[in-house]
Amino acid sequence: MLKYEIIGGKKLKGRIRISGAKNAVLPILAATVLSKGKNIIRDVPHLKDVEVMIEVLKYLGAKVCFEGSVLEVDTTDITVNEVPDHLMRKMRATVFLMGPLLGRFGKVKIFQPGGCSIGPRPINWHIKGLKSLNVEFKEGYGYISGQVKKLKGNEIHLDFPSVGTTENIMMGAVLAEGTTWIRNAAKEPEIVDLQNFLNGMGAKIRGAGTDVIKIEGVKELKTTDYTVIPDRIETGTFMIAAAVTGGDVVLENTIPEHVEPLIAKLNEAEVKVTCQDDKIHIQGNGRLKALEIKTLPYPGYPTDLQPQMMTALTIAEGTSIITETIFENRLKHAEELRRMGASIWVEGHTAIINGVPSLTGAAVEATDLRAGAALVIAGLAAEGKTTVYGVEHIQRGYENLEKKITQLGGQIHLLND
Ligand SMILES: CC(=O)N[C@H]1[C@@H](OP(=O)(O)OP(=O)(O)OC[C@H]2O[C@@H](n3ccc(=O)[nH]c3=O)[C@H](O)[C@@H]2O)O[C@H](CO)[C@@H](O)[C@@H]1O
Ligand SMILES: C=C(OP(=O)(O)O)C(=O)O
Repeated sequence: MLKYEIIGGKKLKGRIRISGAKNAVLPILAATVLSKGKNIIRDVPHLKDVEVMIEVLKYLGAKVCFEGSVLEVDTTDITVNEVPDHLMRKMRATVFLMGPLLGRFGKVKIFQPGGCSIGPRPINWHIKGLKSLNVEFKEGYGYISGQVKKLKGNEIHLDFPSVGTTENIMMGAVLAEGTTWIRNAAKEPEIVDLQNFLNGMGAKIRGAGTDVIKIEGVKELKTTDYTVIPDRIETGTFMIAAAVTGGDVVLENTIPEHVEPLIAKLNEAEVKVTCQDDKIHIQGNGRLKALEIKTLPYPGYPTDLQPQMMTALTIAEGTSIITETIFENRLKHAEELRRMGASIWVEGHTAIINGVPSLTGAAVEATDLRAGAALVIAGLAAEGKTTVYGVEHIQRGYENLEKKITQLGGQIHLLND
């Protein structure tokens, strides 16, 4: 079992480069299935989730070559339109294969996707959206299969601006007959990235980044060469780590606009954040001030930066309130932070955090990816030694986390028990 051992108390200082975005590259890799030929994707992070997506693409028949951060996906010989249970279970993002496989074959068979334990996460809206494009679905013995003679464009109004649903419908609609409108669409930057990638393949999509997306179906897609956006959640994680350790850190390869909701909160907590071009400079300045935070769809405060911010608020001055509105069960890290001396009271979807002067090192367990990041930050800020178990979760979404922290002067070691 992998674990991190962290000796806290060091101020993070220096510069690091932020990697490509996990949540952008996963749907983009799934979307390569829509073309026949060799796609080149650049700035792809080495992550467990990317490995799983590569495994799925190979299973379908694609040839994949991953060198440095350049991933070549040759989709010419894809013949399989089914993702088996053992692969589906490995992560939530396997659900992104639905739209592309329907687009390519008019047929798909999948099982329930896996993912972090942050709530039930059904896929009913994905299915409802694809049904609107003329797909007929059948369920049995754990599988879901979809079939369509010809995908047809439609007007779709989402019940909620779900990120994955918006992306699956976009990927299902690009090769449909006629025009599809997605209203109440998710507006996350990763949706814009998917639009840009698909348009690079010859799709006709407009409006991503707003709540109305228009997709004019085209007959076929060609291959493309594309660089994914920087990871805004990795960016935010390091911003918070720098702030709570009283550090002085410059993050390179960022898009500051994508982390504006976090910058606003850090400014409110009296942390100095300066942005120039693709760089963000964070200067910690003693204890943060208490905050009220509610997670919301973009451009609201992101749920994927909620656990990390909870860590910061455990040692802020005053009482903070965090309300999680996106996932049913994403406050589990509170229990682990309490083991380190935090004072947190959880009631339903709300956590009330009474800031304490400092945390103390302890053995804690990451229950999911971002909870893991929150515990690593806690370890960096705490007095003494912290052991974080469940590193496998963290490796789903952070490339070279321990190397980047070490580069900033933090003391962290990855050990195998
Ligand atoms: C790979 C990826 O991009 N993951 C991100 C994506 O996840 P994901 O695409 O799964 O997130 P959604 O926006 O779809 O989910 C939001 C909420 O809708 C619910 N829901 C979703 C679909 C559905 O069919 N039925 C349903 O009830 C979910 O259970 C959740 O409570 O957006 C989330 C919200 O910003 C992020 O936390 C994830 O990091
Ligand atoms: C919840 C997350 O990812 P996924 O949707 O892939 O589980 C995340 O990135 O924090």
